[in-house]
Amino acid sequence: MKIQFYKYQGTGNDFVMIDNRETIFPKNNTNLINEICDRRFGVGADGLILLEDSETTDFKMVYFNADGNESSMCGNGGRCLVSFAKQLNIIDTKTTFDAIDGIHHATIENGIVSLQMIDILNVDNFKSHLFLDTGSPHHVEFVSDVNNFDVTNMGRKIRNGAPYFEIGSNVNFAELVNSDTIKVRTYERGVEDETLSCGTGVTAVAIASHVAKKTTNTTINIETLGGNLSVSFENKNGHFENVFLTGPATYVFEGTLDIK
Ligand SMILES: N[C@@H](CCC[C@H](N)C(=O)O)C(=O)O
Repeated sequence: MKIQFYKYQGTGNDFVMIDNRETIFPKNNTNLINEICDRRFGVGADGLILLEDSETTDFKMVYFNADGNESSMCGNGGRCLVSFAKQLNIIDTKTTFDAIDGIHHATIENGIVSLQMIDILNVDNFKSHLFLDTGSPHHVEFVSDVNNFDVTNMGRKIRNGAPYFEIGSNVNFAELVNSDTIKVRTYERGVEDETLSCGTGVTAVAIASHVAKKTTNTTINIETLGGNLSVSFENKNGHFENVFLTGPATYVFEGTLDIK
């Protein structure tokens, strides 16, 4: 069977996109998704995303990590899917779509996608780190020299250790550049490596920086290895609402998968 795929990236977090409105893709085949995402034997990507029909919104997002398992929300993937939906003429400049963590609103203009993330009602603020769920679970640690930090090994250790173990967490290391800019590097669960950017991760860092009183700003520029993002939110007595993740989401190439 031949299936058309489209490759997208959002600040270097890259995804294989498939239009699955006719439910052609064998989504329970974990090995197949893992092979498609493999950087040597496949197309190569941090994740695979299916665009499916929704009864109540413009479309539905189904997200798989590169390991082939369906996972929780992907912020950069959601932004790329909005760009893909525009390419397919499903939407124009505004959309509402379904994802695993609920309904998302988004806008797209000149390749820049602004995606509303879930409200965040709880942030755990520990001595050495913070933990919060922005659609996916995120451990956040502030460090002094993030450029030279061993993200892969430290991230892997934290992701697999207490209290996360098998379920795991994504792990973000952040450095405050000034009151409105933060550099972030993320170890991603399900990719089991550092990625160039993580949308739910930078959202978690922006809110964590506010809770940890690193900044009072509610619009924060984020520098990742793959480019710049912006996160804005309203703080309503410790409840974070109107959380928006904004940045580029770009078509890279397309091709045909030959599925045996
Ligand atoms: N790259 C993502 C996060 C994807 C989900 C994550 N790997 C997990 O399993 O929690 C993003 O941009 O948010």
